[in-house]
Order: sequence, then C-alpha cells, then structure tokens
Amino acid sequence: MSDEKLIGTSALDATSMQAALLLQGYLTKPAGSLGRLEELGVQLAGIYRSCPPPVPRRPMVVVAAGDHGVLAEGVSPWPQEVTAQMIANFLAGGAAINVLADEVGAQVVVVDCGVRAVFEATPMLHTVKRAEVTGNIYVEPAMSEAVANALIGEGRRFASEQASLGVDLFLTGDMGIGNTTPSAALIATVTGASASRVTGRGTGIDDRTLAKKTAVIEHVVSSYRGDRSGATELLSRMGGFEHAFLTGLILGAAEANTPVILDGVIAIASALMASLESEAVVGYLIAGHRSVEPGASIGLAHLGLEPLVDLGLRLGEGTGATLAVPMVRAAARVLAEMATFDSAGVTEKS
Ligand SMILES: O=C(O)c1ccc[n+]([C@@H]2O[C@H](COP(=O)([O-])O)[C@@H](O)[C@H]2O)c1
Ligand SMILES: Cc1cc2nc[nH]c2cc1C
Repeated sequence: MSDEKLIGTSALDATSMQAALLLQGYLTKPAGSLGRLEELGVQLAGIYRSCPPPVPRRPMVVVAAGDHGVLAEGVSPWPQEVTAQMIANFLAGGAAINVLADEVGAQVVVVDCGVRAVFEATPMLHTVKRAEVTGNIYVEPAMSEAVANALIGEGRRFASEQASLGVDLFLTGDMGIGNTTPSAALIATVTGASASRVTGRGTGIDDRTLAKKTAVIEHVVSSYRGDRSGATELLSRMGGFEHAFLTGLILGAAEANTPVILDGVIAIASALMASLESEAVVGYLIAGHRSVEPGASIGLAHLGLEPLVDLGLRLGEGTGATLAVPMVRAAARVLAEMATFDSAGVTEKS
C-alpha cells in the first residue's frame, strides 16, 4: 500500500443510518415511494455520520490525467498528445467537464499524474507526476511498485487536505488517451470476466482495432502471475498513473467520511483497486452513471453498485458523475426539509 500508514476506513455510521431509515417512514409520502432517493439518503447519513445528512454544497471534480505506453499497440485511434491538449482545454474552461461541473456548481481540479507535457502552474492544476508515460503493458510493467505507491499516497493526501478545506463531495474524473485498455485489464483481472466481455470501443474504435485491443488485454490478463488481491502490484503491472492516484483519492475520501461519485470505467477500475485495500470503502461510493464501456457494468456489479444515471455516455472527464450531483443533493434535502405526517397534520394509512 501507500507510503504512509493507513488511517483506515470506518464502517458507515449505523446509528445515523437507522435514524434516517426511521425518518423516511415519518415523512409525508408512502413508505419507499421516493425509491432509490431514500436509499441514497440513508447512505449519506451513514457517510456523514449525521441524520439528516448535510446537503453537499462544495463538490469537487478531480480530473486525474495520465499517458499510456500501450498506445504503441494501436489500441486507440487518437494520438497521445491529445491528453495534454485536453488538459490545456480543461484549464481554459472549454471542455464538457467545465460546462457540466459549472451546471452543478462543482469545482474542477486537474491532476497531472504523468502526462508527456509541461503545464504552467495554475491554482486549477495539481502536479504529482513521477514519469511522463507508463510502460507498454503488453510487453512490460506499467510502473514500479514504488511509483504506484507514491501516487496512491498522493491521492490519499489530496483527498484528506481538500476535505479538511471544506470539500464535502468528491467526483472522480479522468483524461488519458488509451486508458480504457488498462481499465479493462484491471477489471478483468479482479472480476475474472473474460477480455472479450470487458473490452469496449473506448473513444469509438472500429472492429479491427477492437480485435487488437481485446487481444492485448487478453495477453496482459492471462500472463499476470502476481497477487490478484493487492492494488499496488496490479497497478504496477497493468494500471495507469491516473488509476493509482484515483485509488488513493477514493481511500482518502472515505477516511475523511466524504462520499465519492464515480464516473466511468476508469473510476470503476480504480474503485476496485481501492476496495482491495479496504472493503469498507465501497460504502462511501455512489455510482454516478452507467458508462457504455462494458467493463464499467461488470466492475459495478462486482462492487454491488447500481448507477444513478444511464444516458449512454462514454466521455470520461467526470461528466457522468456531475449529472448525479443534483440527485445526491435532493436525497439529503428530502431528509432535512420534508414535513412529517405529524407536523403537517396528514393522516397516516390505516
Ligand atoms: O468514462 C468512461 O467510461 C470512458 C469510456 C470511453 C472513453 N473514455 C475517455 O476516452 C479516453 C480513453 O479512450 P481510449 O479509446 O483512448 O482508450 C480517456 O480520455 C477517457 O477519459 C472514458
Ligand atoms: C477529444 C477527446 C476528449 C476527451 N475527453 C476525455 N477523453 C477524451 C478523448 C478525446 C479524443
């Protein structure tokens, strides 16, 4: 694991969850009629250790970016430099994530986890780079275990610092041309699903590229002889720098009793890594949306998570996670603001 001692993730607070469950029954609605919003409210009470839970007002999208050596195998039609160019676009405010984050009042931070470019320092950019590109996982490890651990540690520290500065909801975002390949490999290795089931079209690849990508993932997964239950070893063999950072971010957020809305397949692969380190972390996760990438659904099922939104998105950046923010806020507000049968003088069912 990472270079510091784990504080450890606590289980969700059972007392607050019990109180929220009871309260849902007193509010002026037939029991269960707000469906999954009710479950989400109970989960938030457990995470924030309070009933009603606070309404998250300071969400942050953490767009973790990295470059990928496996691009040399022809797994994506886009050139590596698009990762750096999109970072410049994020910093200039022109990407989809800037628009959608603004829509829900979320701050965007870009993290250079290992991109082949130099960026001018700005308050929106956080740099944790140890190398400019991962090894080509078809033929070599992605990174050393020391680098994987260092990036996990950076993610944990970042979440802890931001939570202490008032961030009350984290959203995972990512940018990295080629990163659906390591995501699929990680998901296949942990869940046992075949390469053909987890491999998808990423940014939108043709049938020939899909066949090549599937073969690369199949080779990476089948040649892995290491521990399938240790995040560091898995990340070092077949991960991306952004996966390592997001793994730490998720662990750090849970340690700070702060929920995390997951975006797509990159976030889900990272959440699987975090869950290997701490099973309790899963209680802090909210699946924002169902990405088109097939590995995303396989990873979510393995984690036991059901996404809130399903709009056919496959962009990444954190876009799908932002769409779930109004639902998370709504779930907390219901518990805080609805009248009870008693207070509103509404007769309960006989
Ligand atoms: O979030 C997802 O599920 C997702 C699905 C497909 C593509 N992406 C994004 O597209 C890039 C990776 O796609 P690819 O085809 O180059 O592996 C990377 O920048 C991701 O953010 C993201
Ligand atoms: C243009 C572009 C934008 C992206 N955003 C996340 N992944 C991306 C991949 C591409 C190619």
